[in-house]
Amino acid sequence: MRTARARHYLMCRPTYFDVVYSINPWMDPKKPVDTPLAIAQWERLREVYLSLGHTVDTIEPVRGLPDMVFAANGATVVDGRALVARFRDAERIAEGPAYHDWLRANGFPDLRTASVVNEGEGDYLLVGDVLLAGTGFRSDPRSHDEAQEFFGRPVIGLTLVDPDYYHLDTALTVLDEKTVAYYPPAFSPGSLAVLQRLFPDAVLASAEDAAVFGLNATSDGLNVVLPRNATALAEQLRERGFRPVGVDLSELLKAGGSVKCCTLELRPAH
Ligand SMILES: CN(C)C(=N)NCCC[C@H](N)C(=O)O
Repeated sequence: MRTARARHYLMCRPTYFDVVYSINPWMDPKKPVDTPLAIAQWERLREVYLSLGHTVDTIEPVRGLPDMVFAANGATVVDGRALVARFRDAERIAEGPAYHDWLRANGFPDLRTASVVNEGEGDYLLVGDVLLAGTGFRSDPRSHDEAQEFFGRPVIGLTLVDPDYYHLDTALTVLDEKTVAYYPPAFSPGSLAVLQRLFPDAVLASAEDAAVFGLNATSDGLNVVLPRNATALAEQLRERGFRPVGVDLSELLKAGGSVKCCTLELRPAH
């Protein structure tokens, strides 16, 4: 029997969302972006969270930071402590201080900005007591040691090898304290062996579902909010007793992000 646990999320309205530079293979500044549609799709995601009983805080978007909607990248927050992001790309660097200030002003005084590139929950995913940590494209592998020292939790490094899946949360999603879903070809052979050893019962996503960012999902232990085009993945989840909730974030996918990217989990101190 699966049970849902209410979550506390931080989101950023895509008021200034656009694709005006390219820092991942999904971003093509020549393709038009419909910002009002992006806002409507994001509002729907927020409503879905509220209807599932989650708390959603919002951070004020900043003009000139079109990727700020991807709140998951702003920090990693575990046990009420926040390790704030240090972005790889100049275009996103100013987001770090914005998330830092919001967290400090909103009940997370125990915080630090990462000293090397660390793109927050884009590359750091908590499963049970352990943090899975991606590297290969964005977060520096040295950030894994820093996170382990800061959080006092085991950090397991995983290397990503396909530029389309440049953050860990594009290739792996946490479904509950012990269960993950992932796309095997996104990982180096050694990292794949680690995942197989740790999660022998994992849900394995198809290339088609990975390509619509099906793994860029959030779960409360029962309800899994994911891109609605990931239909086969949704079926696999249903068979395992989860409740998939499909949403359409097609405009945000033009920047290489979807459900999880828009959602930073704020985990309280216990
Ligand atoms: C997985 N998460 C949080 C993300 N994948 N975030 C989306 C970041 C998109 C942005 N254009 C970038 O390339 O940084």
